[in-house]
Amino acid sequence: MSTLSGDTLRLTLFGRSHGPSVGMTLSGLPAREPVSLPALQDFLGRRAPGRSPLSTARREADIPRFLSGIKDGVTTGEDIAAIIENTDVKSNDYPSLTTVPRPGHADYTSYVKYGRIEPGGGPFSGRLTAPLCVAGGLCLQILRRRGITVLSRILSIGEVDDQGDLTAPTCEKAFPVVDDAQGEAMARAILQAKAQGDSLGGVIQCRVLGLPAGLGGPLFDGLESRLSAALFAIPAVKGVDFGSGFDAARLRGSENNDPFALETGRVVTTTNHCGGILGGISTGMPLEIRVAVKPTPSIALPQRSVDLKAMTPTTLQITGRHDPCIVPRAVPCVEAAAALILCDALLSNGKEPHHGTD
Ligand SMILES: Cc1cc2nc3c(=O)[nH]c(=O)nc-3n(C[C@H](O)[C@H](O)[C@H](O)COP(=O)(O)O)c2cc1C
Ligand SMILES: C=C(O[C@@H]1CC(C(=O)O)=C[C@@H](OP(=O)(O)O)[C@H]1O)C(=O)O
Repeated sequence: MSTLSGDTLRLTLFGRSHGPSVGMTLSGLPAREPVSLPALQDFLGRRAPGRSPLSTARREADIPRFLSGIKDGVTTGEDIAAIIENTDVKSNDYPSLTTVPRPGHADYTSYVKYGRIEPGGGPFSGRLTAPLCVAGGLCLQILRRRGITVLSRILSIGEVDDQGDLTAPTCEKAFPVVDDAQGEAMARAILQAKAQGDSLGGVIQCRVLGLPAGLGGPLFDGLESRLSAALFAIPAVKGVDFGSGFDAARLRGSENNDPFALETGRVVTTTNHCGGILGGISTGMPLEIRVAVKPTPSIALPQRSVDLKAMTPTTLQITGRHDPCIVPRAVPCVEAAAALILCDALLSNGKEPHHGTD
């Protein structure tokens, strides 16, 4: 089990990839919030495995069964609990992996810490993002009703970049990019890497519109701190930045500072290098997040490893059903993680401990 505690919301994820189920409990959502289960199911379908040749062939329905917290289409104010069954498990795909860790996966650290390597990655699996998306999907609906929109797209895969600005949702597209021609080039690159027994990584852009100024707090309570913690919980995420992020390190203050201006009586900034966050608190400008996802560790090419029991070097040949690129299915996971933190910040606004001068 793994728990994320916000100021108002508390999310626990549980289960393992090759166990009977994965699931979540989410506490802190107010009562009487309408929930559209069809919209939630559409959202979960964007992450679900087995829907495209660009994904793992493991096919799961990913239909959550709610045990509590939602009744007659609204939240009850109680803890929300949901379970998703695992129905397409093939643990025989992992015969030699109980003592030989896959390079790049959590097998080695699982063995060091817990003394075992579980088939399918156990609790480390990307499968745990299914219940994350249940919680985040509910939060997205709450945010949307309050005028807050979370947009996202694949910014790059391997060496292929998307083109154009992210101004409209891409979630209706099978491949969530702005420029479909670039999307086709990305899909070709993924299939080529797969044919070579290899995998690709990439970058996801997430932009949040309509967020009021004043959410978050300093230091550990900052939106950057909280968002990063949730985003890094997505397996295979290796980088998160905000606004100009790492690129800001190459700019001068005069280039990186966002000048303030007035627009119909509202304070705005004329640029947004800070990504909509100053001092951990939202400025009211769009939130700009980029998330780097590493190439899938489980690849078909032979790799060097070590038999941890015999303590002998060995060569590993991984079989099984793996995503040749995690990025397309990680896009809704990024939206879910962001929505969870922003929903917590919104529901907690004004309720947090006072951070002013003593
Ligand atoms: C949606 C999703 C799908 C994933 N699919 C695979 C996969 O098919 N094969 C694999 O080896 N890793 C996959 N991963 C990544 C591993 O779970 C991850 O690399 C591993 O748990 C180690 O964690 P780390 O990369 O964060 O260190 C996936 C991750 C996500 C979020
Ligand atoms: C099942 C999902 O993705 C899995 C994530 C995963 C991993 O190592 O993270 C490895 C694969 O597991 P298996 O070998 O059991 O097919 C993916 O299919 C899912 O996302 O729902």
